[in-house]
Amino acid sequence: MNHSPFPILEFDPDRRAKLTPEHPDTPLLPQRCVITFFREALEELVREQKLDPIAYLHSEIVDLPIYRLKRDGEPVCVALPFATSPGAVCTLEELHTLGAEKFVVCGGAGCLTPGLELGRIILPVSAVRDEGASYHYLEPGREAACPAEGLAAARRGLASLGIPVLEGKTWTTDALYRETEEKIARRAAEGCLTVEMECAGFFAAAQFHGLPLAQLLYAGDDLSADTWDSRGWDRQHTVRRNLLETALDLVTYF
Ligand SMILES: O=P(O)(O)O[C@H]1O[C@H](CO)[C@@H](O)[C@H]1O
Ligand SMILES: O=c1cc[nH]c(=O)[nH]1
Repeated sequence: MNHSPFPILEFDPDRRAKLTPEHPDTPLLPQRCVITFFREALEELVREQKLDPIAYLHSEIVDLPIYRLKRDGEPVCVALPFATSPGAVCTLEELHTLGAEKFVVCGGAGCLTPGLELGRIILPVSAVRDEGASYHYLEPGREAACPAEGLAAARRGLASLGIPVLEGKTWTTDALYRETEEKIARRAAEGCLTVEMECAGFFAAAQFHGLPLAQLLYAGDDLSADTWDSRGWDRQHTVRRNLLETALDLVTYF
């Protein structure tokens, strides 16, 4: 392991760790898994009796439900994640331990470039690692790429479903309230379309474990002008329900 004045840059390639998620005797979850940040859309599917609860992701403060459904005759599970990059990597590793092997994540993001219309779907091909968790899974570097197998499956599936997306780079930050003018300008200049808090963590942990994963984002609030415009981004129910349905369809191509 290297030594660095900055602890976050001391990457340890040892794949073993003292603490790992607990394995059930037999896999509990289907291999195909959707991770969604759209709680109200998931709750709507529960009210429509389309989902059966099968397990929970546990934490000290909250237990998050994992559901099962059939899509195109195939079993799929769908889960709410813990937020931010450390939450994302724990979510992925725990779902994987429970039996999930292939992942489509869907969430929302802030827009860094003008003209990205509310609800536009983005397929991130890489994420700028302005967070901490990814540094425990990959050598230090500026970006984490979407795992190649996941990106290929997502492109194939989206083309076949006829869903238009914008491919691009996203900025993953740990600090929601430190998205400053200069940082926004710098990230936009390096090609980031969006900002969110999990993508680099998901990409890094998926690469570490060799798991096919892709993420879909929708263009939400707007940070490209002088003042922040929320655009009511987290109340876009139709956009969010539709994107969840797209993710459920897409994972059948994985
Ligand atoms: O739509 P969701 O994906 O909630 O996520 C975005 O919103 C949260 C911040 O408000 C972060 O988790 C960020 O990634
Ligand atoms: O992380 C995020 C998510 C949405 N909007 C932002 O500005 N940041």
